[in-house]
Amino acid sequence: MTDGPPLAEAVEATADDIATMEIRGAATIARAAAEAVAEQAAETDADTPAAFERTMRHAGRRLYGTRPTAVSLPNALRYTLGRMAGDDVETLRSSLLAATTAFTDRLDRAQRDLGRVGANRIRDGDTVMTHCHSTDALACVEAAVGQGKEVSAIVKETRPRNQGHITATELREMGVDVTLVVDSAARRYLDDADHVLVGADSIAADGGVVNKIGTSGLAVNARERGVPIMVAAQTIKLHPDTLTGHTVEIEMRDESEVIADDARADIGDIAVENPAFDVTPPRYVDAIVTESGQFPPESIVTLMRELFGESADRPWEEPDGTTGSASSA
Ligand SMILES: O=P(O)(O)OC[C@H]1O[C@H](OP(=O)(O)O)[C@H](O)[C@@H]1O
Repeated sequence: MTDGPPLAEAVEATADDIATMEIRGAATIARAAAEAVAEQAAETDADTPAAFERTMRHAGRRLYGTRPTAVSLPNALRYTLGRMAGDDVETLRSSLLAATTAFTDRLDRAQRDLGRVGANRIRDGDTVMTHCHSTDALACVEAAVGQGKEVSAIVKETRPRNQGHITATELREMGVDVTLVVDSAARRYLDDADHVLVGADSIAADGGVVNKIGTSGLAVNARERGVPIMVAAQTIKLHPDTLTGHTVEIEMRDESEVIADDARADIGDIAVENPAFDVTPPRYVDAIVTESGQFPPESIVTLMRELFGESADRPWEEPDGTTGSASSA
């Protein structure tokens, strides 16, 4: 929980859904956060500009605190709350509503453009190996299929939450031939793959790719087998804090996602760890595909600087550094 004025039901519900992964996937999380910001802006009955801004920042902190790894969430808050401007409540409100609409339009456009860029890497008859479920990665396949190319997929199930099942379903809906494999079968099937195609939750300034746990092992194996690794990531996945040397926090999720409580009790006293993401070093990545073109990972820092400057603002924080609680307001 965060300190500050009461929040719209939509913000609380969206924050809970992101934390429990009812809403998941970096781009989908960003869209949901922007829509929640819009709901808060529409509903807040603050009667002074200062009270309105405080409520909006509080909503931003509530959303920001849900999951730590996907930078699309803070970047959505940067884009929307960063454009809150005006001297009265109605102007502040309309600035936010315009910003949230612009942001969600931009998300749609970015994914479509990225898909077209990524599709150029896929040839007729190619097979892609996927990990987890990424709407950015699937946009590339969808665009390739739309160009009349025949594409097949080897889909890793992606323990512990089996998000590969979502990927398999969506690829089938596109008419792609799908073979589902357990994660540990990936190396065996790499010989049948022309690309490893994954998404990203965050991209670091050095080109390191933060994505679902298991991506880095897959990338190392793919390099060893000579299969190129393509990362589909809209520019909202670029992590501006890494420009100043900060590392990306890796989310540790509940141990019960790995093993059910009763099965664990049967085994006895064991430790269980459940990191949700890992970092693939840039040397294992062949291309990062964005809506602005494809980049070798080492050059992504140039794009990051163009978009964010040398450091990133945090418009959900109180300008005076307080927590935003009533006593400190
Ligand atoms: O933005 P899009 O491409 O949809 O997804 C990007 C990434 O978000 C997901 O994380 P989670 O399932 O929320 O933990 C996966 O790691 C996926 O590769």
